[in-house]
Amino acid sequence: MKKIFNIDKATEGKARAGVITTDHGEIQTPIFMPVGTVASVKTVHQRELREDIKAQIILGNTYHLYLRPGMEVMEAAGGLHQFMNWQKPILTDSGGFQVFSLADSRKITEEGAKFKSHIDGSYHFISPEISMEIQRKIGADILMAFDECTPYPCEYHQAKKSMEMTHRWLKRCMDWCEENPPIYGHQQYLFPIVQGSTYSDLRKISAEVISEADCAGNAIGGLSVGEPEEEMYRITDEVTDILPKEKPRYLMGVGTPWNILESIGLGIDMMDCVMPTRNARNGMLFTWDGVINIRNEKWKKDFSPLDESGTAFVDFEYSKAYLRHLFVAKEYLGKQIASIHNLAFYLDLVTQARKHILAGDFYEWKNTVVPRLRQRR
Ligand SMILES: N#Cc1ccc(CCNc2nc3cc4nc(N)[nH]c(=O)c4cc3[nH]2)cc1
Repeated sequence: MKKIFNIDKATEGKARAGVITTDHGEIQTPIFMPVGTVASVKTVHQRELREDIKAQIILGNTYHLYLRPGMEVMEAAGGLHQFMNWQKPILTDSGGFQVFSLADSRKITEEGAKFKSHIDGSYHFISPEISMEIQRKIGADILMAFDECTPYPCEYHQAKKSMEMTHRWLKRCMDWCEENPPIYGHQQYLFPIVQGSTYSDLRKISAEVISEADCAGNAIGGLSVGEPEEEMYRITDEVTDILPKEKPRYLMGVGTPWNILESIGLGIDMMDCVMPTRNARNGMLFTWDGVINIRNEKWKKDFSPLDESGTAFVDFEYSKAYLRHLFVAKEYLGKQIASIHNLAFYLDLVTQARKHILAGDFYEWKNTVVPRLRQRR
C-alpha cells in the first residue's frame, strides 16, 4: 500500500505531528476537517475556508450527494472538486452512518441498506459496492469504507455481529476498488473503520482486522454516538495502541474542542464534526477562554471585539454586541460570522496542538488549556 503519511515529530506520549500527502495537496496533522455535507460548509464560502479559516481538507457525504445533486450531475461536473471549486483535499464518508441516522426508514441486510430518502420519500439501496461507485464519481481523495456504525448502547452479541458484518463489507469495498480504478486521474485512498462498540475484546479484534487490511490510513468509528466521554477516550486509547503508528488515524465525528485535544493526546491525527458549524448557527461560540452563548443578555452592550484571541477577520471587525443583535434579529449574517469564527477557532486549536507537539510540551500545554476551554463565559 502507498505510504501517504510522514511523521515530523512524535512526543514522549502518543501525540504526533505529521503530513499526509494527496494529489490535491498536503495536510499538516493533527487536523480538523470542516464538514461540507451537501457540497457546502454551511454559510461559508470556499474562499473564506481557504483564506480565513485555513482549512486544509473538508468532508463531503456519499448519502447526501447521491440523493442531491445525484451522480449524473457529479460526473458531468468532473467530480466534487470541480463542482464546488474546492481544489484542496476532500474526504467522503461512506453513507452508512447517514443512512442509519437520517433516512426515514431503512432495512439493513448482509447485502446492504434499503432506505427511504429524507428529502422526497423515494426508495433507494446502498451496498459496499454502490458506496464505492458513488465515492469514485464524487472523486474524494480519501474514501471511507461502507460500514455499520454500531448503535450505543448495544448488547455484546449485537456488537459482535455488527462488527463482523463491517469486516465482510470492508472486503467487498476493497475488492470493488481493486476492480474499478479512479476515474478523474487522481489517487483515491480507502480508509477502513474500526467498530466493536465499547467492548475491549471486540475493539481489539476489529483494530487487528483493520490493520491487516493494510490501507493507506485507518479510522475509528462507532464513537461519539452517545457514549460517556470517558468511554470514548478509553476505546480510542485501546485502539490507537493497535493501529499502525506509520499510518494516519482518523477519529470520526469528534468533537468538542476539549475532545479534540484529548484525542490528539491519544494518538489521533484527523477529526471531523458538525459541532463548530451547527453550534455557530445557534449562537454558541468556542474560544480559548470557554464557550459564549452570544444570545445571552450579558453581551447586549459589549462592544469589545468578538474574540481578542481569534485568528479570523470576523474576530476583530465585529463586536459581541453586534453579533448578538444579528442573532436576535435573525439576520443571516449572524450565522455566517459565527461559523467563520468557530471553524477558524477549531483550525487554530489543531495548529497550536501541532506547534506544541513540535516544541515537545504538548501534554503540559493541553492540561493547562482544557479546563479553560470547557468553561461557560
Ligand atoms: N452539534 C453536533 C454534533 C452532531 C453529531 C455528533 C455525532 C457525530 N458522531 C459520529 N459521526 C460519525 C460518522 C461515522 N461514519 C461512519 N462511516 N462510521 C462510523 O462509525 C461513524 C461514527 C460517527 N460518530 C456530534 C456533534
